[in-house]
Amino acid sequence: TPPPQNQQQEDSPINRFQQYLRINTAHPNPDYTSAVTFLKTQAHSIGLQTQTLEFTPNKPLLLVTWPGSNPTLPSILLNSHIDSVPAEPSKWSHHPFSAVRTPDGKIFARGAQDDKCIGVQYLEAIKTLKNEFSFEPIRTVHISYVPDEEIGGLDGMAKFVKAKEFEELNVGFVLDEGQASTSNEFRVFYADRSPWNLVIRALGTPGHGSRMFDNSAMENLMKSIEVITKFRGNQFDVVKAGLAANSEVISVNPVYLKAGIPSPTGFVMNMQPSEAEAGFDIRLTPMTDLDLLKKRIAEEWAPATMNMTYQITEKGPLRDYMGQPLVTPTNDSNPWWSVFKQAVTAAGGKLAKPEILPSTTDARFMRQMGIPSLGFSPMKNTPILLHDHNEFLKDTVYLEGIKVYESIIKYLSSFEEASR
Ligand code: MET
Ligand SMILES: [Zn+2]
Ligand SMILES: [Zn+2]
Repeated sequence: TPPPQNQQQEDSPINRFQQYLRINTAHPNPDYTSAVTFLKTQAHSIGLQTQTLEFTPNKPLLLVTWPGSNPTLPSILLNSHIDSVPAEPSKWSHHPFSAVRTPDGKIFARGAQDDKCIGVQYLEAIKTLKNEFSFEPIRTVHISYVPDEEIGGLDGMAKFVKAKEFEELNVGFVLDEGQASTSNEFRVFYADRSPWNLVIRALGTPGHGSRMFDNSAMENLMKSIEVITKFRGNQFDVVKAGLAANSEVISVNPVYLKAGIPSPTGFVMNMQPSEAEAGFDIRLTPMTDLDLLKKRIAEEWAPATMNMTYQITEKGPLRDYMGQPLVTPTNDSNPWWSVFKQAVTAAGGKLAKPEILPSTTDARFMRQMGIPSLGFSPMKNTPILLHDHNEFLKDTVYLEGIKVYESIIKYLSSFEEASR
């Protein structure tokens, strides 16, 4: 549990952000109930409608709606996920669920960048537009707060996009999370890389720890890891040579190793095991040749000739319903793109060249449905700390982000021409 709070408790945008951050929605036991209660209360205080959907028991999805004057036009959907990855408090300078603001304005918390900031910024922006500027949207604006994004979204956004409740929203354009920018320009993402979880297993000859023989499970696994490491190095070399961005190559990173015969004090040291296993996080670009990579895994990374087996788990869609890569155009063919760009410019912001996101978001499920979706989290001059220790966001950056969303929501919701 986080230490007691003795920071100021006034009702302000920063304080509301801190309150949301203090709700522990980290896996493996995210407190979705408290988060939904908090967000619902905020939405109601602004005068917005809410609906809680539960496609999976105890995994609520909150839908907030600001009705537009022309409900026949496709709506705008602003998405964020409620859950976070875990945090190890002992490795943080401040408790990850205390949301402490340091004298230089940094708010430390798991989720500060990924992605609780945007969740409350959406609400703050609407609050100002609605209650201070009496702005009335033409298109309906929805906010979705979804569970389980960090574990693949199968019980969250994946179910939502297939539900009649989603169809009824008639969504024309989606904004989802992006990543922080270390420069003075905001980053925007037109595609994600998609994850494959790869597990490779080696079987081999067991034997005495002192013996030298061929074809042990460990030897086979290590040879395979060498091949994978070489592939990883080649991909990384392309990046290091400046020929591609990180997100434009395939990443493959080992995330666990499992082998050995357990003993009460650790592992048996004088036995060579007959099984060994390794897990990899692979991220594919939208253009990756899937068959080619599968062939490489079968023939080079886990060859049956070396007593290896493998399992690929695809975490979500890789192609849309037309069989096309999940990419949202950022050119004149997509009218939403120009409106979005104008809105950021009008707020005094500069946009960097659109990128592929190195990681993965729920936007892929909406792109799969053919809905144009951009990834955007208005954080500039900010180190990229998602999933890292000491994740923080500066108060000034957070507040400026609200202003940017005010402009974006105003522009998108008053844009009448485009259908989809
Ligand atoms: C496994 S789906 C994606 C989860 C998370 N957003 C990531 O990029 O790692
Ligand atoms: Zn995220
Ligand atoms: Zn994340």
